[in-house]
Amino acid sequence: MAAIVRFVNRSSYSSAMGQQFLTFSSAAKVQAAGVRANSVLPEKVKIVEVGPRDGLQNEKTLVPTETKINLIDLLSESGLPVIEATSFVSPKWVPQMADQVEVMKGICRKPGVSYPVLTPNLKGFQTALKAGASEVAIFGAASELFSKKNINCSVEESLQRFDEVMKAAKEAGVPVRGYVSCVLGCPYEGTVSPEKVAHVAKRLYSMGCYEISLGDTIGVGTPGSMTQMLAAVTKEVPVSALAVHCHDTYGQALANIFVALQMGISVVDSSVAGLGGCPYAQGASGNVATEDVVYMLHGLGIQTGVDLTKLMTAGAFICRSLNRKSNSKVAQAICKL
Ligand SMILES: CC(C)(COP(=O)([O-])OP(=O)([O-])OC[C@H]1O[C@@H](n2cnc3c(N)ncnc32)[C@H](O)[C@@H]1OP(=O)([O-])[O-])[C@@H](O)C(=O)NCCC(=O)NCCSC(=O)C[C@@](C)(O)CC(=O)[O-]
Repeated sequence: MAAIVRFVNRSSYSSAMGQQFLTFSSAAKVQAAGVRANSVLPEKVKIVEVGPRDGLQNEKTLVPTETKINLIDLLSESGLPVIEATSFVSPKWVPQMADQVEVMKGICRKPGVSYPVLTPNLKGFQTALKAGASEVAIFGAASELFSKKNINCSVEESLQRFDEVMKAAKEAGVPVRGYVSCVLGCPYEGTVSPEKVAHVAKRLYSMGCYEISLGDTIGVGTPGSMTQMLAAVTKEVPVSALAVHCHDTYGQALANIFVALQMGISVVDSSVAGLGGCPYAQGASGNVATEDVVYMLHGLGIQTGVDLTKLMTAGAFICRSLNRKSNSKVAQAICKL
């Protein structure tokens, strides 16, 4: 801690903000290199940026398509390997995502970066394919009531719908990611059993999803409940095929991600500037901020391939466009330096 304070003080003498940040970040890296060597933490983590989709879907005012495209293009420059671009859902249900085709057509796709989109059913999948999507995600839930509110069907019915998407995707050679929502609690049902999460995750994995993202949709989880839930899910799905998707409503997201890393997870979803929320989960705050996740991972000596300064440029852009302060503690702290 003393070393960190020393670096902060030293950085305040430097005039260029970028230079200050670099000094600070390499210090954190040096300090942390030994931490990973002594633990079971992964060497590399894949970050799945969900800001343009999960981050913006809940915005009350329609965000101009051009802003969404600019955001994705800026994120593409930061070294993120996956940027969830939009969702092919019904515009009656989520009006903010109604410009999905224009977004997919407008973005500059950087080689090596994947731009998955959400597809709740075959109709969404077919439109996504026509719009040039080369990866999609289906999204189920471990809670019956949330499933009904979010996609208007039971969990079992949703799995049948997803099966149709999986078949079409297989035919088209499109990889599919699977989400399970409400893995640590539901806004309508309360407690969700780890066994129910494990059951839905296993079904999605058996259908052919290459990765299952476990969503703490309302951010109620703690390191304790995350550990219990992952213990159940990893009995059914290989840990290498799991990701965590944490919202930060109760300020537990980084702690929850840390225990997930200790349990072998090496894929983390997050949203630039901590934007986000689910339109069918009242009160859920934003996703954990990508800047904060990257800072923590780099501090642990874990590689992400992400350039934090470029990521913060994208965060600053979207916060300016939405006329709001970043939810990222790291962005707030660095801007004050
Ligand atoms: C699934 C449906 C469509 C069922 O909704 P429904 O009303 O049961 O569907 P339907 O088949 O009866 O169709 C109703 C109308 O929607 C149209 N429609 C039907 N499908 C589509 C489509 N794909 N694209 C465009 N239009 C579509 C369809 O053509 C019809 O149009 P109409 O004849 O009335 O003019 C609806 O409930 C829906 O779109 N839900 C999406 C809700 C959503 O996007 N929620 C947020 C994403 S999930 C999330 O954020 C959680 C996550 C993933 O981040 C992880 C976590 O944090 O937990």
